[in-house]
Amino acid sequence: MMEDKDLRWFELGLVPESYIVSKEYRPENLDIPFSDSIPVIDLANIPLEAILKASHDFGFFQVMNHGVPEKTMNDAMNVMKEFFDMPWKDESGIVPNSKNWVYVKSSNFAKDGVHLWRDNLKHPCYPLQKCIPLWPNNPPTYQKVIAEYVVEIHKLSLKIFEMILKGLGLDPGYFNDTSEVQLLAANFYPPCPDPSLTLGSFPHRDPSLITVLNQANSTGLQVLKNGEWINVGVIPNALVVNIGNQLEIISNGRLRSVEHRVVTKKHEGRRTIATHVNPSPDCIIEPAKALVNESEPPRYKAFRYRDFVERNKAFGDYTNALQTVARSS
Ligand SMILES: O=C(O)CCC(=O)C(=O)O
Ligand SMILES: [Fe+2]
Repeated sequence: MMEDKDLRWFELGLVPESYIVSKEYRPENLDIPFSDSIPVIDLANIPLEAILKASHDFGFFQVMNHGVPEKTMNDAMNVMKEFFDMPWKDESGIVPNSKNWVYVKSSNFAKDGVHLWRDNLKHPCYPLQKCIPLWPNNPPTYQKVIAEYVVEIHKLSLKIFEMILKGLGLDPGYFNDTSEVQLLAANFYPPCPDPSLTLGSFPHRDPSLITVLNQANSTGLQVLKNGEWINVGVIPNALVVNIGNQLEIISNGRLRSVEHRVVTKKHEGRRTIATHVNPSPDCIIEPAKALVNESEPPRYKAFRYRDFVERNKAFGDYTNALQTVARSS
């Protein structure tokens, strides 16, 4: 038995009051069946139609035969586990941003007075070579392992974009140079004594083109479908893909950016790596010209992605710090 002083913030045996989310956000029903989950798509079949349909109906799908080696996925997850399990001496919990990464330990960060049931690490990934040396260097293999992971995820995202562009009838070069993996967000959601009171992540839509999520065979992610939360099931070695706001706009609403949240579980933790594939900061985002006409007028106004990010604090409370590298490129 560990002594009290060694207990981590989630090991207190009860939910501290500051972690109890307001009633409107509390997960009411944690026994939702897994049967009606998001579509699972085999990328080996060049499934243009299936991707478009899932992106429209759910905004989410899982991909198999995605080309990201299993070892790369597992290595990345293992190095993240080591990172999150390190004892942190810095009791502020929020590591200064001089290195362009932001580590937010749940116990030290409350948004509007409420703590989420998770520890979170975020850093920019673009331009990759410039970013790598600024990432955490403990565990010592972090930079190498995560760089390999980001390169593979980028390849996958290009594959998915190619299919989406073909499916929508857009120029295959539409995303040339404007669709990098720009932000990585890793999470550790520990087991929680009372999941009905807490959340791992508030309901939100992603400010990306697409997000690729490695959920390491754990559950907890829920997607809003027809006003009800549905669970995202576990498919071994699959990756979860979701459509972000920016792609919804480019597609003039044909693909949808859908609300999702993370619920906690009593006996299991959840570890995830989300890679947000975002437009370049100077990119102008607007409905693709080829998709608008008199009968389908543009449903969104044009804007510069950088302005969107700044205005909406799209990368969370540390958006400015996280943007610095990309900005100085
Ligand atoms: O960790 C998860 O399961 C979800 C993460 C997520 O929604 C995000 O990073 O935008
Ligand atoms: Fe998200």
